[in-house]
Amino acid sequence: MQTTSSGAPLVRLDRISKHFGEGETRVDAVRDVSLEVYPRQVVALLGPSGSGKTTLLNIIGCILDPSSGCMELDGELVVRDGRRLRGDLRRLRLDKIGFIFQFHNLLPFLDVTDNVAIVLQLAGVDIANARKRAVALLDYLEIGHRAKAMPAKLSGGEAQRVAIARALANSPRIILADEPTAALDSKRAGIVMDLLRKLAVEHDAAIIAVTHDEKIFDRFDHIHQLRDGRLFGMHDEQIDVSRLDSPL
Ligand SMILES: Nc1ncnc2c1ncn2[C@@H]1O[C@H](COP(=O)(O)OP(=O)(O)OP(=O)(O)O)[C@@H](O)[C@H]1O
Repeated sequence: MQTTSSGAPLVRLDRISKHFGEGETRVDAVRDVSLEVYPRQVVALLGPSGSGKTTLLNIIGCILDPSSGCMELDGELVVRDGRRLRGDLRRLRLDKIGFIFQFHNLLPFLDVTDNVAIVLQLAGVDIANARKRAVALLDYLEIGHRAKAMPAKLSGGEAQRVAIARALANSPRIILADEPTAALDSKRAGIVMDLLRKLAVEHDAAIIAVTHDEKIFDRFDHIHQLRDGRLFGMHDEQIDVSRLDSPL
């Protein structure tokens, strides 16, 4: 299912590169990547191991600084010519970006509600309101009945929905997902992708997912392939799974 994108890009990368080390040990992890992702788009980053997917996701997520290039997030120029323009990256992440990790990263000593509420508390919301919003989000994701459960008691699919609720707590419009369905069977992977699509449409958000999961390739508007740090895009009807590189 594809949905029409709209508005100005939420993510705009202009010739972004990232290298690690110098001289003989230098690794060019991301090379000259330009990319625009619009509200309501659900896009994938695909590529063999070591092709630069995680590095690129971490640059967009303001976890890593690029070595060169420009990056705009939600209309704000965040990096110009490889120089970060904002000192407070934590605030930027809280304001604009939600992360969904492969292994959920739920805090084992907090129940489901508090795993979601903690993100809001970090952003300065008092605990009562944070919990209220957490419960509303869990209901929205149809996991409200597990609000009091501890993470260890959740199934993989339930834990992933809680992770999605947490990523949405601060209403970000840019949602980054690292292998969001890798641990799920086809049915549950489909449910998670339906949820991500719903979020993109209802919140005017952009979703960027790193994935190797062939079961969900047909759920993306665009699949961007990375090879040796370079990006190659495939659009809508051009997506032909048989032509994609083996992920391994
Ligand atoms: N902190 C680092 N220091 C040095 N080299 C790094 C660092 N992080 C990544 N690299 C290198 O950059 C390249 C890209 O790595 P990256 O993790 O982005 O690839 P990937 O496509 O996400 O791989 P995988 O699918 O295995 O997770 C690799 O050659 C990797 O070894």
